[in-house]
Amino acid sequence: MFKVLVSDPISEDGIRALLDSDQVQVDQKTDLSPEALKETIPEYDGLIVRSQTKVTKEILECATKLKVIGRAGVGVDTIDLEAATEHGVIVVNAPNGNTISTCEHTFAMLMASARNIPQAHKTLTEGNWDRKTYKGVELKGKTLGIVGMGRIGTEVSKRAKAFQMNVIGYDPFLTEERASQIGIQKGDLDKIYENADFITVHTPLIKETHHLINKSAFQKMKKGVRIVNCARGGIIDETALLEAIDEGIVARAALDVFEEEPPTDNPLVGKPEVIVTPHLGASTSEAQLYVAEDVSQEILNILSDQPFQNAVNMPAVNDETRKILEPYYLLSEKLGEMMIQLAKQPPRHIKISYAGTLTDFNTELVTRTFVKGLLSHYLGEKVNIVNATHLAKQYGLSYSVENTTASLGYSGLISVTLTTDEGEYSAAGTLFDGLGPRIVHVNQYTIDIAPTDRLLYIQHTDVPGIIGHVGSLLGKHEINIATMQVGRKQVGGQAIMMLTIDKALSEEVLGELLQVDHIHSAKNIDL
Ligand SMILES: NC(=O)c1ccc[n+]([C@@H]2O[C@H](COP(=O)([O-])OP(=O)(O)OC[C@H]3O[C@@H](n4cnc5c(N)ncnc54)[C@H](O)[C@@H]3O)[C@@H](O)[C@H]2O)c1
Ligand SMILES: O=C(O)CC[C@@H](O)C(=O)O
Repeated sequence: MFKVLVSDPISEDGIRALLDSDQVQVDQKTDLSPEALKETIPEYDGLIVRSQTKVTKEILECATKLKVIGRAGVGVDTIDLEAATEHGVIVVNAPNGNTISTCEHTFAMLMASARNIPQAHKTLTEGNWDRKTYKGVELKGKTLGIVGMGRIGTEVSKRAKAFQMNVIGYDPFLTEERASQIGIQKGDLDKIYENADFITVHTPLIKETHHLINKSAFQKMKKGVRIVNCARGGIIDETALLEAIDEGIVARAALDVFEEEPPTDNPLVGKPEVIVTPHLGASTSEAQLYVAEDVSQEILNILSDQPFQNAVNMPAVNDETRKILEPYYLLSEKLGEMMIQLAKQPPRHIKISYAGTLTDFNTELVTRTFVKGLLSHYLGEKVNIVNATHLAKQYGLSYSVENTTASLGYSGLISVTLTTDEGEYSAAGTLFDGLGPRIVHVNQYTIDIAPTDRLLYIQHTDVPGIIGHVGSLLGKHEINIATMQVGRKQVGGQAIMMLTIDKALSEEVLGELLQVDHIHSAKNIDL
């Protein structure tokens, strides 16, 4: 039975799939302090949060069983992603469920700022009938600048079109073609600042977007511009915004999000030109139902080892690709385990080449599985496909991946080279129809062996009688040989022998093997 903790208020209907599952016990504890969360988190396999719970490094360090964090929303800036990845915890979000609600909230803020609705409401409820102060502006014919043309930005642009606004969108991924499909102009920040009567931001808060709208940006804007932020506090520099209002550059600002939430002593809150809401963009019954449904389903999928879509620290693989690649996961993991045991020095670099049909797919999970196999031989269970490449980096182990045409006649081939300080080790594997994974090259010798539990790897000189010596020595020690493969590059030259055996050789038996003339090395390989 898996245990899932819901630590923020989440729609109960939305988590119905989890509540009804007989594989999962759900605990809803929405008032835990960080200390209490640290104490309770070790019990849980899954955690569902909105933006209230801060999933910090310290909490993740205590989360010894945790496999997945579900963010019922888009922004994952409240989760220490690096620490989650390091601890092998998959983080999934619900990127689509609150798009429309946030877009509609943005539009409500835009219209409220055009017509001074909250200010007018306030004065009237205070007993004043003031029609002069609150004269507004029309949206029709005005220019709206949208910074960030992702899901929400795009929906906002559609609604702005319906209001007959001119829209200029800026996004590093916005092409001319897409802009013209949506019916907007593609611009850059300067074009927006120069032309926009309204500006709305819809980017994530990342290093590049922190204080994107700053003092110098405000200096370039049209006097009387109205600005909306329903994305993240910190995209707009609040100090610069305050100055820009005081200087008469910004006529109105509408903010749903703040650099510090809840805002304390924030001079923007209460300023007559500023409309504020307490991070309500996604707060509708519909959005909360959708995001809770989406993360619940993802958590169920992850806990039951089914495909999932919205991991932010893992690549998504569709069902069809997964079916094709799944057998290669086993092969690549075994290749990784084998190669780390073949290497005599610590690896510095891994080069993975994919050939044949594998080049048609996103093989990132195959790569991660290889790295997992390689690291887990020494690091054990703490390595998984979420943290494998991250851990590799921590150990100074770099990797590169390429697609090649050198499939050597196999339908799909994975070739790997490990570079160490004293030389390279290579191996390649493929899938044989009906036979499953096969290792077909080791250190440039051609062989054909299934990567089963226990292998014996011998390097020797190609002379008559070696196979017999090995066979009788293992027989003497009652070690059964299931299969044996010999690979050589030329007659009488260096050769390798790979055996599938039923039990590992003891140090003594390995020592005896090394006494045999022309045998240079012998090694148990545990897979
Ligand atoms: N107020 C709320 O309650 C609420 C609700 C949902 C989402 N959000 C926030 O809204 C924002 C947008 O969400 P979304 O679902 O549209 O995300 P999205 O990922 O679909 O879109 C974000 C877009 O920003 C673009 N971008 C990144 N850096 C940029 C830059 N420097 N300049 C211009 N564009 C840049 C990206 O290319 C992307 O297209 C996020 O910050 C999200 O957390 C807030
Ligand atoms: O949980 C919320 O209400 C906020 C969600 C929103 O900020 C998001 O990024 O999805």
